[in-house]
Amino acid sequence: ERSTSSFSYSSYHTLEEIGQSFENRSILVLKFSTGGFQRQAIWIDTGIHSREWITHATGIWTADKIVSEYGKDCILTNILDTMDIFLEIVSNPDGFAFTHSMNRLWRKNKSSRPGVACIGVDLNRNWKSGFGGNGSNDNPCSETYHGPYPHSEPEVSAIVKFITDHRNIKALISIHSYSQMLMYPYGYSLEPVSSKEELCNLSKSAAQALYKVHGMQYTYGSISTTLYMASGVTVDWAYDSGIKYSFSFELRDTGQYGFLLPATQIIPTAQETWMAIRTIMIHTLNH
Ligand SMILES: NS(=O)(=O)N[C@@H](Cc1ccccc1)C(=O)O
Ligand SMILES: [Zn+2]
Repeated sequence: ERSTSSFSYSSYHTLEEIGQSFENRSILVLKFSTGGFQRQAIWIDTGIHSREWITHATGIWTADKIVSEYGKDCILTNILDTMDIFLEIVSNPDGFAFTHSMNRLWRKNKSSRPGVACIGVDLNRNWKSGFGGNGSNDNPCSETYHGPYPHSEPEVSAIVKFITDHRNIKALISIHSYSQMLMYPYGYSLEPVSSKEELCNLSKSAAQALYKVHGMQYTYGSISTTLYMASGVTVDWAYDSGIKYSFSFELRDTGQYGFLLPATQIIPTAQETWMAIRTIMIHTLNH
């Protein structure tokens, strides 16, 4: 059912087009800003893997939460009075359309190349850091196919261009499902990042804030030690590009429904995720 909750207009939010997908769908980003110019900002993306529908739904709920809490929640108000928030909800529009039309479990984008039998690149393996390493696959028919070269995919190069040109992104949160985890770099290496202590403590307090809402347990830690090796991932590129506060979520559940999470869990999932996102944002504001 559609929510008719009206956006409150206490903060400005605009829509920016940052490019087109392989099949020429617009790539859109919401900008939440109370003014200023090129303010330090937080980047959030959902839907990079098209079948992970809970992430798009969480993104939409989060957009409404940001505008309705401004002026009410003093922490969010402090954040938006100093920083901007960018939110890209449908980060893989071609794949998302395909999950509605043909294949509910499609993961990759829909790019195709002459002489290549299979379609799609895994948009969470196409980034420059660790590109082509363990935990990605050079077979175009693989679900973790990394693509022909780093940032070969328009959906990835659009984000790279936006973040690089902005020059003042301080945190990046890339949201996936499922497994109930909050992770930081690296995926491409077992080596700890330089800011390991800080990122570990921050992910711990974010997971605790999430737990307090509905009692959901999230594990936290670096990608490679908590989940598996994964090379060419969004947050590794962000961290190596200087965005210290780079995190990836794996939202509900732990496998009972998986990617087919019932819609009844959208709002509870979004509510708990918000408290973790808010924890990361206030830490970013204060450091
Ligand atoms: N969402 S998922 O089921 O595809 N799992 C993710 C796990 C993941 C998430 C963020 C960075 C590295 C790895 C994946 O890309 O394999
Ligand atoms: Zn994913």
